[in-house]
Amino acid sequence: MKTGQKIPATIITGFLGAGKTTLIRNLLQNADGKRIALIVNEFGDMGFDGSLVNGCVDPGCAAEEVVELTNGCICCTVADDFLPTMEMLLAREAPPEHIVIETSGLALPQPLVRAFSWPSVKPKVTVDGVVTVLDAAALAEGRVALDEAALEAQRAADEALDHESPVEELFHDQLKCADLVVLNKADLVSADALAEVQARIAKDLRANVHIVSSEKGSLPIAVLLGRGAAAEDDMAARHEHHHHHHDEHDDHHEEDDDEHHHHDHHHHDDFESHVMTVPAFSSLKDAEARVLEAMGQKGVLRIKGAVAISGKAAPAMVQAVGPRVETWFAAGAERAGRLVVIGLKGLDLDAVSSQLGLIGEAAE
Ligand SMILES: Nc1nc2c(ncn2[C@@H]2O[C@H](COP(=O)(O)OP(=O)(O)OP(=O)(O)O)[C@@H](O)[C@H]2O)c(=O)[nH]1
Repeated sequence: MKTGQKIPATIITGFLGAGKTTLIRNLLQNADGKRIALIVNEFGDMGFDGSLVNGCVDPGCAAEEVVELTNGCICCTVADDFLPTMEMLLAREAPPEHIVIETSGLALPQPLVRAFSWPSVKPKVTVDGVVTVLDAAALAEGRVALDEAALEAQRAADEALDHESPVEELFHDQLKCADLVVLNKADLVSADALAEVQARIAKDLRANVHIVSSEKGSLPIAVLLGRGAAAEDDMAARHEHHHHHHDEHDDHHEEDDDEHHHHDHHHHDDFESHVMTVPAFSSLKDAEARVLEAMGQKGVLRIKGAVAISGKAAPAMVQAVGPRVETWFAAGAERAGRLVVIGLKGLDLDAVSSQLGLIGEAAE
């Protein structure tokens, strides 16, 4: 990364089935050699977008890296899922030139944009723009998504979401945060219907936010990327109805109904994360045992990354959350030997690194 230059990140939001994945697929195929990392925020077991994630063997696809966030609600898991993922991308020798993040069909963009103000991310990345993808056909019929029942099912399946907010409020929040609105599936509606929807949507947007229509999300990369919105510095204007309540963080905001104060909602300094270089482990079992021990240190919430196992060509991926440590070999994964440790501020990094560092001495 050039010094002083932030990596732009584009957030693609929109309800289930609006065409986000289709749009991203298009974008990646027309990326003109730009190194793009894709972060997908999906509901783990529903796996809507698995095909894309696994499908990037496509030689035309520019995705350098596809990372799936495992938890449905970015707002609730920012510290132990989103931030480490970002930090891992930023720690690469050749960091991506652009980061594209697809939110799941109900994850609102505001909490995600706010995450870019975290101290470890803010100096390095900026939100280039929030692109809200809409289903023109559904809107023309007076619905926010073509299959509202599926939308409700998705919502019911995610315990992290506030089930009380009407879906229209979520919709307005997606509009209010947009830097660009894509009215997709234009092929399915008449020109008149498209114009009517466009006029209706325009009323809910901030000033100077454009609406473009598309078929299959096919838009020039220059329209989608490079907007330079710096959305994270502009949260007050991106008002939100919808707001999650978290037991441990909400005490002083519980009764606060003023949307404009919500950007103070999380206590960002409560967490810290570190990228650590670790030597090779002697076996997967050994790696698991050591990581589990390190996880036992007070304040450690999460450890993830790729490590080397002596005698094995493929690096092993490590994912540890709470008492659960998973490891698996991943052929083709690069840069083995790095783990991201995330925890509460003040965690005993020395203790953690000595636990992890003891491992593969003999194997180096
Ligand atoms: N006719 C038509 N179909 C489209 C268009 N764009 C996407 N589709 C179809 O709409 C369906 C949903 O598209 P996706 O790209 O998967 O939508 P998504 O927003 O990523 O949905 P989730 O990932 O499930 O939240 C797919 O069957 C697409 O082929 C379009 O412009 N016109």
